[in-house]
Amino acid sequence: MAKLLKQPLKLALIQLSTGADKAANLSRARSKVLEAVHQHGANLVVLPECFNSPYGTKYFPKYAETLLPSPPSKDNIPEYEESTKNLYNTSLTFSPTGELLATHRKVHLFDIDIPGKIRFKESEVLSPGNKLTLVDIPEYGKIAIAICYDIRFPELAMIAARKGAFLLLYPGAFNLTTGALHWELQARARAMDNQVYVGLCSPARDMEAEYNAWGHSMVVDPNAEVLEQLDEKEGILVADLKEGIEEVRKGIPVYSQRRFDVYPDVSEGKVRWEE
Ligand SMILES: O=C(O)CCC(=O)C(=O)O
Repeated sequence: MAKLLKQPLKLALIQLSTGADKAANLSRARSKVLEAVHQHGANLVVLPECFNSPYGTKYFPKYAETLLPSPPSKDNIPEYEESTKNLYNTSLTFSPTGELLATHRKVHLFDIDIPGKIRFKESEVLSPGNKLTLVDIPEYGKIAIAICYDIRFPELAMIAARKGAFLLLYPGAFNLTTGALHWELQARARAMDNQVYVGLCSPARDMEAEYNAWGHSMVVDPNAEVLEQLDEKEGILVADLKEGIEEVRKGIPVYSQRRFDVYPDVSEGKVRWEE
């Protein structure tokens, strides 16, 4: 059987310090992407959720970008769609030559209310996406993209993995409450359930900001072990993704032990994909 990850891949997650100055955010992101590629030899580079903007519903309309006809910036941003006047939380995937390969709009909006700790309601300003996103990178294989709160819905991960993804990537911005509780747990759980690599890319923590991101960008391997992890400060995480998925699946063969005669396969039936 063909390997899911066709050759070793150097993955860089940029835990960016962001602030109120959009142009400064973009130029800092640019210099970190160049550093990841030229100094660390990264083949695939990820920026955090909404990296061009402070994280907060009141900021998204002002910082949003309109994508068509030509995308003005890279990776995960608030997006404004002119025809519908909708705003989305959107992650863009580009080839090294700048070709737009995929657009993932966050499917599950971050609406939570933990009394005394944190209330956040993305749906006050954002609209949800309505499809899953799998990107085929011919040299390496398939990767799945979803955004932050999307990680809490294991169906997305499971469907993508069953469709052949070797890596699940989540630009994200957990906070000090749910980050401490669930950030690593979610990453390791998605990796364990699906025996794939998982990457979570956060902004750096800024205690002066209204929203304090958890940081701790991490890459988890198909055995659900943390391969690399940053602390809360700005930094570039570089992880070498090698073969190993097939070996893990051979050792713990849940992939061939599923009982679809007892319960349905969530990857079958009605699943909406990137067109
Ligand atoms: O799921 C969480 O706890 C945090 C999610 C989040 O911060 C987001 O979706 O932006």
